[in-house]
Amino acid sequence: MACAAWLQPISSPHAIFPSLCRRPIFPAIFHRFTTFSSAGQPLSAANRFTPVHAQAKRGSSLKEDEVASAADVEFEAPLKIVEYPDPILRAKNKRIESFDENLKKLVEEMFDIMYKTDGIGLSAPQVGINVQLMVFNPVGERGEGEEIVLVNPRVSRYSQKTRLFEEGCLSFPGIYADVQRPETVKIDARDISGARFTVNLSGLPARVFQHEFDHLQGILFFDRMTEGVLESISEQLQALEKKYEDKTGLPSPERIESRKRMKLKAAAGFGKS
Ligand SMILES: CSCC[C@H](NC=O)C(=O)N[C@@H](C)C(=O)N[C@@H](CO)C(=O)O
Ligand SMILES: [Fe+2]
Repeated sequence: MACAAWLQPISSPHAIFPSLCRRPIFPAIFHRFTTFSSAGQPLSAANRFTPVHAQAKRGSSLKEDEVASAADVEFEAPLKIVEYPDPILRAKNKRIESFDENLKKLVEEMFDIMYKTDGIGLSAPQVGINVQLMVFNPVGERGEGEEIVLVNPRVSRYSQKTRLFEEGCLSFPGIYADVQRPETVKIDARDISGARFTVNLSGLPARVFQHEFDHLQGILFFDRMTEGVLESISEQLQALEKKYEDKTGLPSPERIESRKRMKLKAAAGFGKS
């Protein structure tokens, strides 16, 4: 078997390993775990750590995602990183059903730009392609660690135990701040060839996965920060909003300042009709 033990899918055809695990080196930071919490971990309205199956059980309207057309997956190399507050980062990401050469090329290009920009993970919307695709390598160096590709991922279980970790995001250059997330996740996804698999992640791989999975839901890391942490990066966020306005000539589609005011109003009991 060519793949490191920590990433061995729980249920998967043996044949998918080469495409799931592109560079088989055993990294000590990863380990496989076998016990999970069955509960989701809702931290606040914005912090939805609820597995898809649990949402369905509660009777929420769980719609099938729209399928991406060939045009939706078209790209031009070299890829560029889309920065906050570009609305592409909040747009809906379509499900991939074509596991073709174009997809493989897109994955190659995503790894390229991820390494060039000192990333450890990257989601397709961050390069302007609104589809459910992410790549990551928690080691962050070409030729080291594991290159992971996940298509149409779903989370079936989050651990109740959470951890605080200082995250950065390629779409927010130079901004780092603490984000609380579950320590472990169980994931169902497809590999680059379209084969389904299930995998458990913990530690840094679970962190990177959840960061990228959020991107696929249009959730950005600051959505999950506490008020205090958000305040500490608010000037940097406003600088990005101004950069966007200067570059595009358009008003920023979102503003951290008005969001803060809305939260203050809500806390004071206003803003309810
Ligand atoms: C901890 S999850 C971060 C994932 C993120 N992916 C996309 O936005 C990412 O790669 N962020 C980088 C800024 C990052 O974390 N880089 C590493 C390695 O340089 C770092 O420690 O800054
Ligand atoms: Fe990010």
